[in-house]
Formats: sequence, structure tokens, C-alpha cells
Amino acid sequence: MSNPKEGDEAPYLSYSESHLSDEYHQTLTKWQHVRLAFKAFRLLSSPYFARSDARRLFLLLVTLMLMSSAVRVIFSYISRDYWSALSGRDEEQFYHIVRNFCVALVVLAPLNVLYRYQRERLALQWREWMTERMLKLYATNRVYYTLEADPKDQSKVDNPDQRICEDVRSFTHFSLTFFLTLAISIIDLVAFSVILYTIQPMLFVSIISFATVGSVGVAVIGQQLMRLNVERLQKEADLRFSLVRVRENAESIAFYSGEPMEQQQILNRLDQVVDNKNDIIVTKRNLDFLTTLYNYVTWTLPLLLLAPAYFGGVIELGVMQQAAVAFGHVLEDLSFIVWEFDSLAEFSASIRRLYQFLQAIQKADPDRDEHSPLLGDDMYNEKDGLILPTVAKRGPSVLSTIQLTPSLHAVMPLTIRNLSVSTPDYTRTLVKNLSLSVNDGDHVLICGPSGAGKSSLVRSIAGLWTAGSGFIERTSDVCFLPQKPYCPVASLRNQLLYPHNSENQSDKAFVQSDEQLIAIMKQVNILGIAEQAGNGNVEAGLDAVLDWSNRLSLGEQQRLAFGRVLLHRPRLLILDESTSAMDVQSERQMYDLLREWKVSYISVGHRPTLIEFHDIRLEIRGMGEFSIVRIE
Ligand SMILES: Nc1ncnc2c1ncn2[C@@H]1O[C@H](COP(=O)(O)OP(=O)(O)OP(=O)(O)O)[C@@H](O)[C@H]1O
Repeated sequence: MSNPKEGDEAPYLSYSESHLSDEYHQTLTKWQHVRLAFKAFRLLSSPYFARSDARRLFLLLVTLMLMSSAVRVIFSYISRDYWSALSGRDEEQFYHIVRNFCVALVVLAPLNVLYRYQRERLALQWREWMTERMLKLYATNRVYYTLEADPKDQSKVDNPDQRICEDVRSFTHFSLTFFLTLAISIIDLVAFSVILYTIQPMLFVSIISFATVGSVGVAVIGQQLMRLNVERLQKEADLRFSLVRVRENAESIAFYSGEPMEQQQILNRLDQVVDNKNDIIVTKRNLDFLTTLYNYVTWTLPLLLLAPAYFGGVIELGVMQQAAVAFGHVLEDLSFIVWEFDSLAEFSASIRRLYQFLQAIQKADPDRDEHSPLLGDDMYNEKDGLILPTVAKRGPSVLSTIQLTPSLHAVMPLTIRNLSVSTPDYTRTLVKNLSLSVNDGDHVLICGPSGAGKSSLVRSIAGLWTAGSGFIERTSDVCFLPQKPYCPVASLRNQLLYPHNSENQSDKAFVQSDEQLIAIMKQVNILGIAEQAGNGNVEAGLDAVLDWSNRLSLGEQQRLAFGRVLLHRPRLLILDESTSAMDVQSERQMYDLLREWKVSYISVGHRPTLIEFHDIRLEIRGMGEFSIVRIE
């Protein structure tokens, strides 16, 4: 990996794999980091603020921000007069100021509240918009699958869940908080500097020197805090992920009695979180020593500087008080970035993680290339929302890929010509030069030794794997049945309708009556499941929402998956060991149903009982070799 040079712009925007990696980021200079962060920030934020509604809300927010700045200056004058009236024992003036204060409190103070409210509201809307868009890009063209598929891929992004949920939240929240607070600080800085200067020019000079010394000191310690915070996000996501894995694989772990190993792994990750947090606490303590000292000096320094003038009767007590307040404000504004190290670190970490993630999504999506907008803004239309891309924009790939053409009007359910299938990393060819035609009513059995490439061939037919060469034409009216069917957390009715959903308006055409669903459950022999879930009432059972993947046996889940197929009645069905957990009689019953429906099917499996349900046998032997024979 080459070390990037100063002024080297191009790599920041390209998504070559090395530029997505953490190692690449470690080679960047500090200046390049800042430029990359700004460029990434612009690319991530501009699509949202290109929208008229977002711009309107932002304008309102800036107006409120300016007004709340003015409120602070007005209050500083009220407070000056208040103290002056008190020190001069001027009762009439005092009550006059109290009246002014009450009016200001009612009229002006709510502006501060409204400003903060509006800021939160905009941050939430922005978050919703960005998360929605990222989710769509993540789901388009099975990007989520591609990102997980190649374990050796250097550009693989960790914890996408954390990036979509947590990083988007902190990005949108901090963008607004940070930049607006920065703007307020600059306005305040100017306003209160003028006040200080008019009280005594020396006050202004001393505050600048004081703030510079303090900021440098804090920056040295704060830098370490920034690095530790970046690490914290990743370590906490890793810990959460290891707990999610235990929950998802609870039964397998229980059978293996794998608790000690799992616990060890979780504890190792917890140790890393704790070590990191310890370092953060120690660094914060050091920072605290400095900032506390700084705060107390801030409180007394302006009073010390103005004491001779006060005791000499040149200025009033109110002026002293106003100077102290202004001094605090200016110092706070000058040190804003320093104080905000914590959030700044979190903010820059989330920018980087989001940018990396969106680059990886762009790379994994065959319909997009490095020139496509990062957040897909060309696909956005104010009226229809996000439109998913349909036209391939990417030029010919350097690596050859399988050409898949799914069509509703395909002449045959499946035609394969000169197909070679490789693993996603192109290191091994599993099938070489395969040509096969599957006619309506054909039943093909794919068999062969474990690891030879049977499931890989199915993945290529589905379009999940594209590494290799050759042509696949198939009907788009196809269903794939994996060995372990996916059961979403939903009602039994929606298990059967999956991937459709009875609650979705757009899926209305796929929804079946309870009678039809019950008839199907009878055919695939799972009516008992509905009866149990509904305490004897089958209709109530259809509405039961349970963790079905843990509740049902694998054989029951496989029969449920056949029920889904029966509902969808595809022209072509591809089964990858989809009856492996069934008893022989159930397996026969399922295949009899398939034949009854006259559906063409291709099965992958090892069981000798499967032979009799098929008429063509494709044996994959590994290393590219195969044979095709007709079963008599
Ligand atoms: N994402 C991946 N990247 C690289 N190699 C992979 C990947 N997924 C699977 N493989 C490898 O591809 C080979 C073929 O796997 P495949 O799942 O197709 O085998 P199979 O014939 O279906 O085996 P089984 O009968 O055990 O299910 C295996 O050696 C496997 O390790």
C-alpha cells in the first residue's frame, strides 16, 4: 500500500479496497485526516440539505440560533444594571430592572428553548431520512449478502448494524450540535469581545493569551482521548455482536456445551472494552485537573484585573459582574473545540465509519460505480421517494462474471451454457464448462461429495454468486428452498406468506384466506403447529407471533417452507437439502406434492432416497469436474 502524499486528492473519493481499510487510514497525515473528514462530511450531508423541506427547517434553526445569541447579550446588560443598582442601593432602579428582567424572561428566554427543540427535531428528521436511504441501498441488489459473502475481503466492513443505527444517529446529532454551537461560539465571541474591549482593552488581550495557553494544554491531552473514543465504538460493537451470536445460536451452543468458550470470548471482548474505558477515564481525569483549574482561574482573573478600577471608583460592581460573565463566555467560545474533544472524536469516528460503509455498499452494488453519488441522490425523487436503480451503470468488470438473465417469459425454466463457477475470491473453480437445459416438468438431482460446489452452483443460479463465466437464463418465477428456512419474527400466517406480508398494502394480491392457509397446512402436515399455538383454535394459531425458528423443529420448518412454495406455485423450484431433516415418508409426501403441481425442480442432496423423485442426475465431483446422466 502506497503512502498517500499531501495534496493527493483522488484516493479519498475512489473505493479501491485499500482505501476502505483501517491500515490505509493509519498512513494518513493529520492534515489529510481533516480534509478527508470534511470531504466525507460534505458528501454525507449535502444530499439531505439539497431538499427544500430540510433547507427550510435549517433556516428556521439558524434564525432561532441568532436570536438566542442576541438574548444572551441582552441578559448580560440586564444583569450588569441589576448588580450596579444593588451596589448603589438604588431601590427604584432595582425594581425597574426586575420588571425589565421579567419581560425579557417571558419574551426572550423561550427562544433558547425553541432553538434547542428545533435542533433536536431537525436531527431526528435527518436521521430518519439517512437511515431509510442507507437501508434501501443496503438491501438493493442484495448488497447486505455481498458484504458478508467474502470473508477474506479486506474492505469488509465490521458491524453494519452499528453503522446504520448508532453512527447515523451520532453523525446527524453531532453535525447539528457541533456546527451550530461553533457558529454560536463565533457570534458570542465577537459580541462579548466587544463588550470586554469597551470595558478595558487589557481584559481582551489577557483573555486571548489565557485561552491560548489553556487550549494548547488541553489539546495535548485531548488528542489521546480522541483516539481512545474511536476505539471505544468498535470495541463496544464487537462486545454486543458476540452476545447477539450467542442468542442466535443458543441451541447449538447448548448441545456442544460451548458456554465456557463463548463466555471466554465475550469476557475477552469485555476486557477490551474495560481496558479502553479505563484509559478513557484516566485521560479524562488528567483533562479534568486542567479544566477545573482553568475554570477557577477564569472566575477570578477578570475580577483581579478590574479590582484597581473598581476600588478606585472608576467602574461599578455591575460592570465587574458583566466583565466576569463576558470573560467566561469568550473563554468558553475560544475553548469550544477543546472542551468538545469527546464529542468531536465520536463525530469524526462516525463520519469515517459511515463513509467507509457507504463506499463498501457502492462497491458491492453492481448497478453503481465510484461515480455514483454516495447516498444515491440521483435515485431520489421528491414525489416518489427513493427509486431503486434498474439500469446497470457499471462498465465491464476486470474480473469475468457469470451473465444471469432472469425473465418471466423464458422459453425453458433454466438454461445453462458454458458455466464456470468460482469461489467469490476467484481462488478456486468449482464447476467448469457446464451446459444444461431444464425443461418444464424436468426433475434434476445435483449430488456429489461435500464441499464439491453443489450449493455454490445453486447460489450462481440465484444470482448470489457471480464469480466465474458463462450464461444462465432462467425464469424469474422461481423459488429457492434452503436447508434451514428463514423464519422471521411474525405471525404463523406471515411465516406462510413470507416474503410477503399480510399487513402490507402492496402484498394484498398474495394474501390468502384462512381456509386456504389451513388447507395448505394440512397438505404439508403442519396443522398441529397452528392448533398448538392457538390452544386448539387453528385460526387463532395463525395470528400467533412466536420465535418460530427456535420453537419449530427443523423438519417442521422444512415442511412450513414447502407450504410457502405451495402458496407461491413457482414454475421452477430449487431445493438445497430442503428435506434433510424430514422422515422418509414426509419427504415422499412433499415430492409427491411437487409432482402433482407439475413444477420443475432441481434438488441438491446426499440422501439415496432422493434418486427416485428425479429423472436427471448432475454429479459435481469438485475441481471443476461433473457428469450428467439420465436416471432410468
Ligand atoms: N464465501 C466463500 N468464499 C470462498 N470459498 C467459499 C465460500 N463459501 C463457500 N466456499 C467454499 O466453496 C466450496 C464449495 O462449497 P459448497 O457450499 O458449494 O459445497 P457443497 O458441495 O454444497 O457442500 P455440502 O454438501 O457440504 O453442502 C467449499 O470448499 C467452501 O469452503
